[in-house]
Amino acid sequence: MKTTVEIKKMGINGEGIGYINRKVVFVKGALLGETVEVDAQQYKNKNYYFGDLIRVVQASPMRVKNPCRANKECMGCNLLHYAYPAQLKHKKDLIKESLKKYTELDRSQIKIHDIVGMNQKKEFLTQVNLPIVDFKGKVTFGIYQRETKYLTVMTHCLKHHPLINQTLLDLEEILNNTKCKTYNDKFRTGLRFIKIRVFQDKIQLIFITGKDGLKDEVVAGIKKLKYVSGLFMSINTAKYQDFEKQGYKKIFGNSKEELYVDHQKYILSVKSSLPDHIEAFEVENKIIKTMIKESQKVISLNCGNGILEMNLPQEVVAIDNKKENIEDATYNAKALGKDNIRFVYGDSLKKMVPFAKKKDYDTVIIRGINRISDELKDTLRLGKVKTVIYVNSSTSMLAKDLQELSKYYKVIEIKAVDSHIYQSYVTSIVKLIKK
Ligand SMILES: C[S@@+](CC[C@H](N)C(=O)[O-])C[C@H]1O[C@@H](n2cnc3c(N)ncnc32)[C@H](O)[C@@H]1O
Repeated sequence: MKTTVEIKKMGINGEGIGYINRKVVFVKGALLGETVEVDAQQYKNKNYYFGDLIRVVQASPMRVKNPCRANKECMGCNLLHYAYPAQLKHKKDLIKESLKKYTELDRSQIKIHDIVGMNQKKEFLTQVNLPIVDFKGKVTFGIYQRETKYLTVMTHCLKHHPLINQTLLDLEEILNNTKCKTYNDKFRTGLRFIKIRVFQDKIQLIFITGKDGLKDEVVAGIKKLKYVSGLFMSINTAKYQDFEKQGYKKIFGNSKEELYVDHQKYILSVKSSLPDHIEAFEVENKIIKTMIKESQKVISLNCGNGILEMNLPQEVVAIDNKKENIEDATYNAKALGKDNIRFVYGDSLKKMVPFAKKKDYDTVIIRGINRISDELKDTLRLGKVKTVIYVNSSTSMLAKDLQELSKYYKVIEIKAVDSHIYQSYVTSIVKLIKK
């Protein structure tokens, strides 16, 4: 059915929401305040419509030209056509809407700050992890879209650091010139995945391959790329895609690289966690730091590379279940003379328990999880932790967890950072205090 719709609000996936005969219609690509012409379908047994956008009749003043060449096929970023200030407002609204929908919290009692925007809105992404694929008879790199077999070639993404796109194009040439094949499930040979990580003006490369590994000509071609400082590979013919479980074999170059955060140098090994967006990481760390001024001692869960924790003045115990993270963090803390921090290798939940029972560990930082487990809730409820700093990038998951935590903790404030530019995610940092 073709009809005209006025967009009354924005949905959690960045779609415009309007009404047809009092029933909701979701319109991808439409913006708040716009009048759009749509082709609407109501799916069986559903009480709402999906509208394919035919034409924008009355455009929002916040509509901008989509700056990405790949976006039409990629669909990875759903807010590219929205002016940046409007994106930030939309994300603040998402937080408020989620709290309204999933919690019984008195929102007037919670300080929800404006979203902190990023200066670097292009070319910021420091790492990618891409399948090696065939596209029109050529070996290249791309992602398959959710719920479809549709492939997006990823050599021109506007968010990638320029060296990543350069590497993808150079590798495409090397792999095709040397007649490489993509992974064949049956024979378990060929190239599977590429990981590319940027350190300043250097690239670290990791290939995941079938049992035939990497050809000598490929290695020789990569050696000629002056910006590649380290090449690693891992043969993996298993069905599971957790490639990090296996070791990486160094083929040439540096085993460790230098990462700069807030002008401070850290040394990271190839398996250590690298922040995707350094500016966002710096901003998040600053916010967390300001939220724990009063603390005596801090427990930090899923600490990753430990860079936040190394910059806290308090006594800290920081836990992560990735060995390389803890090894690097321990090394960096020692090199920086930080003796107020102890890095612990293991499962955060198990390792935190003895500390959470002590009165002097009064703050817990929770990051790197989708939802708070029942065990963690119990540990917090029964323990002596007064302040919780909870970080989550999904507004709905966050709100559901806050509803649970609010049985024992008062939600004080939410400061969020736009670390997922152009996407309907926002990294919320929440301060809670025991009731
Ligand atoms: C997304 S990273 C976040 C790292 C860091 N907090 C940051 O913001 O940069 C998630 C981290 O959680 C760690 N992790 C995941 N599950 C864990 C668990 N059950 N116990 C300890 N660490 C865990 C991973 O090793 C990884 O370093």
